[in-house]
Parts: sequence; structure tokens; C-alpha cells
Amino acid sequence: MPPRTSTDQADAARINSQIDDDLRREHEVLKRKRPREIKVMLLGQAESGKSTLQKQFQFYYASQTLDRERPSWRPIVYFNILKAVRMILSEVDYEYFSNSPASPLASSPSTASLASVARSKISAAAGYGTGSPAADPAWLMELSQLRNKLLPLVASEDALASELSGGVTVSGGRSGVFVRAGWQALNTATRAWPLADIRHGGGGGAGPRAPVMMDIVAKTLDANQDEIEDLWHHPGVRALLATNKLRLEEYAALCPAPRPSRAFVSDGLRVCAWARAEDILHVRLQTLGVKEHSFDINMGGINYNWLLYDVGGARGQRQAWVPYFEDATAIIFLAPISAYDQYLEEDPRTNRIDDSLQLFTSVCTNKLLHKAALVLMLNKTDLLRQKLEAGIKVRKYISSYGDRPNTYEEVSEYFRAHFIQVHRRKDVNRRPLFAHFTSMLDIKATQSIIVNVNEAIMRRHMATVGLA
Ligand SMILES: Nc1nc2c(ncn2[C@@H]2O[C@H](COP(=O)(O)OP(=O)(O)OP(=O)(O)O)[C@@H](O)[C@H]2O)c(=O)[nH]1
Ligand SMILES: [Mg+2]
Repeated sequence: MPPRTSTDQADAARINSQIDDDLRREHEVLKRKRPREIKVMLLGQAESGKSTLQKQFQFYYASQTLDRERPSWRPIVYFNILKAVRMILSEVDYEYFSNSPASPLASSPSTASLASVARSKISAAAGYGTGSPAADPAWLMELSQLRNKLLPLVASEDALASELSGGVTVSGGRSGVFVRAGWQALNTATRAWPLADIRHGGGGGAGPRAPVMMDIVAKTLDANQDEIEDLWHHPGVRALLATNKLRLEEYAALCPAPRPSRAFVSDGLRVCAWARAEDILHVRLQTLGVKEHSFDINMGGINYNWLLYDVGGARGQRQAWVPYFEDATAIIFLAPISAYDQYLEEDPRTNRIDDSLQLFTSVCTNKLLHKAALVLMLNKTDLLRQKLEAGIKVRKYISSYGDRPNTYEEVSEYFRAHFIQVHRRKDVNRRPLFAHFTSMLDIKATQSIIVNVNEAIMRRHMATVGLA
């Protein structure tokens, strides 16, 4: 082969540079066409609000998909109402009627006298004097009658849970509804619960079985709306709530009329088969495992495919998070700061704020997550306000709080400072931390936070991959 002249070499260099330019251009075009993936994990303990945040993302970026899912949420709302009514009745039983040898709610003289002792204790603790509604002699009879009317409804809870979960049960004693990824898509107005029948094509190919329990419960709920409302507002129940003897989860707010349940129950039955946006946010459906939700988000004229990973937050679920860590673009950590007077369901000795701080520490120190952007949402600020206004003292549950004022400003700042301190001390990579106070049921406020958070995540992502 003849030796290459300098002209040949110059030509080759020019052609190579041309090819490089073409490739670069093609790569740019491809990059613009193919949506890039941004993987965001929602982490935090059980009931911290991860799935509620995921629903807020869905409202904002893909509201039409949520509209399609509305029929699926209706039975979950029913289930939540049943569970709250059952919890109220069993606490009423325990506090006022548990010493009766025969029927727990029998109105025999002995039961009545034992109950009146319990009742006066509760009244005193709640700050009611004699002559208050709690001391009304008709009171026990009212509760007894309400209970008798509501028993058939409560008795259907397990059967409804089993129908909704398609026969799936999870150990732990408490009844619940457990669903797998994609359950909403499987349930529409025309293809309803239960899941098992849908997944397996129905019993013997005969198509999906009708959701029998759901219909029974719907009718019973409709017939019992007044009793549910009376129970919720009954002074005996109010006293149990005021003294923290009765602790209901957030979804219980679905119960009282004229708030969502009443409108929901009647609308759901008579008018249409859907749940309102507020109902869907309020509803509690425990997450099992890790669920991926995908949204196309356009930022600065470029399409990004955001993959949101919503995980189960209970201790037994946390090992399932790890395989997703390495690829995570960002972590949104939710800490429910209203939970200062609550303990973990899976470990009743651990205060929920302590657990959140420990979990946040392990997120900050995890080597697999060292590239991920960190966002902290101090959630349930609405409930925090309510608890503080009701006089529930932080120092009673968190001794280090000492004699600081029991006000929203002081308490929220105290918790924020603790989380910030964990980040400052434990985050060896010294990443910025984007912290927000949130109330996840407030649609408008949460959506503007979502936009801010997304921008911050993107900025950090660009900086990490060297594009900023
Ligand atoms: N009042 C109030 N309730 C909230 C807030 N955020 C979430 N909730 C309610 O808290 C309950 C639990 O929320 P989820 O989003 O299911 O909690 P999670 O973190 O997904 O829980 P797991 O799936 O068990 O890990 C639901 O009933 C929500 O409606 C909030 O900011 N304020
Ligand atoms: Mg969840």
C-alpha cells in the first residue's frame, strides 16, 4: 500500500470530524425524541403519605387515568368506612360495656352501673362536668341501639376485604385490603372487583363473578347513613376521641356527614359508580411491595418519562426497596410530623417520629443512593395543627421537647431542625436537601410543591450528569 500523503490524512480527519458531527446531531435528535427516564422513589414509614403523593402526581400529570380508575376506588372507600365504624364500636364496647357478663351491650342494671363508672371517668378526663351530654342517662341506650343497627354492616368487613383482595390474606391479624400493581386498570365500570376472578378469567371460564359483598355493603351503608353519622357525633365517641382512647386513622374522616362519605355513599349508589377526587386522596389502601407509576412530563420542551416508585413503608416491606436504589434519580422522603403521639403498628414500642428519623438516617447514609437527589416532605401538617390545637402535648411523647411552647410554629420547626441535622451530620456526599412542609390532602398547595420539587430534581440531575 502506498504511503499516505498529508492530503490523504487531512481528508480522513475531515471525514472523521464530519461523521462525528453527524453522529452527534443524530444523537441529539434521538435524545429529544426518546423520552429520558427519571426514576423517583417515594420512601417513608407506613402511612406517611407516599401513595397519596403518588395520587397527587397522577392528578397533575395524568388526571384522565385517575378518572378511569374512579370506579375502582368506590369499594375501597366502603371498606375504609366499615373499618372505622368497627374500630369505634369496639372501643365503645371496651370502654363502656366490657364488664357485662352476658351481652356486651346489654342494658342490665349491673352493666349500666359499671358503664356509668367508666363513663364518668371518661367525662372527667375529657373535661366534661356532670350535666354534660355525656352524663345523660339515655346515653348508653343510644349507643347500644346504634351498635345493634350497625353490627350487620361491621360483620361484613372481612368478607368484603377478602372479596376485594381476591382471597389474598396477609398475616398479622388485622383485616385489610391488599392489591397488586395495576389493580386500578383491571377494575373499570364494566369490569369490577374481585381481582382474583378477573386475573384468572372467572370461575371455570364463566367470566368474572359479580362482586356480591360490594353490593351488599353498598346497600347496607346506604340504609345506615344516619346511624353512622349519629355514632360519629355521639358525645360518648367524641369523649373517647378527645382523650385519645380512641385513635382513628386519617381515612376515618370519610365517616362523618356531610363530608365525603355521605355524599359519596349516596352518589356512589344512586347516581354513578365513582369516587370524588377528595375521596380518592383520603382513602387508605396499604401498599405491598414496590409499585411503578409512569408519567410523561415535558420540561423545557423535552419529554421525560418519570417513573415513580411507591413502596410499602412497614418495616417488613423495607427490604424490597433496595434493588431499586442504584438507579434512583431522586428520593422523596415523607415524614408524617403529626405522628408524634403515635407508635409503629409493627413495633408498638417505637415512636413514629423516632422511626422516621432512623429511616431518614439510613437513606442519607446508604451508599447505593449517593447520587440521588434528596427531597424531604414533612407531611400531615394539617393534622399536626389539629392535634396541637386539641392540646395534645409533644413533651408527653418526646421528652427532649422539654418546655418549649406547644404551638404549630415551634413544633414544626423543632421537627424540621431534627431532620436537617440528620442530613447535615450523616450525608457524607453533602448533597443539597430540598425540604418542604406538606399537607397532602390540599390539592392546590401540593401541586405547586410538586412542580417546585420536579424542577429541583431536574436541575440536580442535569448537574450530576454534567449537562448543566
Ligand atoms: N390529614 C392528612 N391525611 C393524610 C396526609 N397524607 C396522607 N394522609 C392520609 O394518610 C393515610 C395513609 O396515607 P398513604 O398515602 O396510604 O400512606 P403510605 O405512606 O402510602 O402507606 P403504606 O402504603 O402503608 O406504606 C391515607 O388515609 C391518606 O389519606 C396529610 O397530609 N394529611
Ligand atoms: Mg402506600
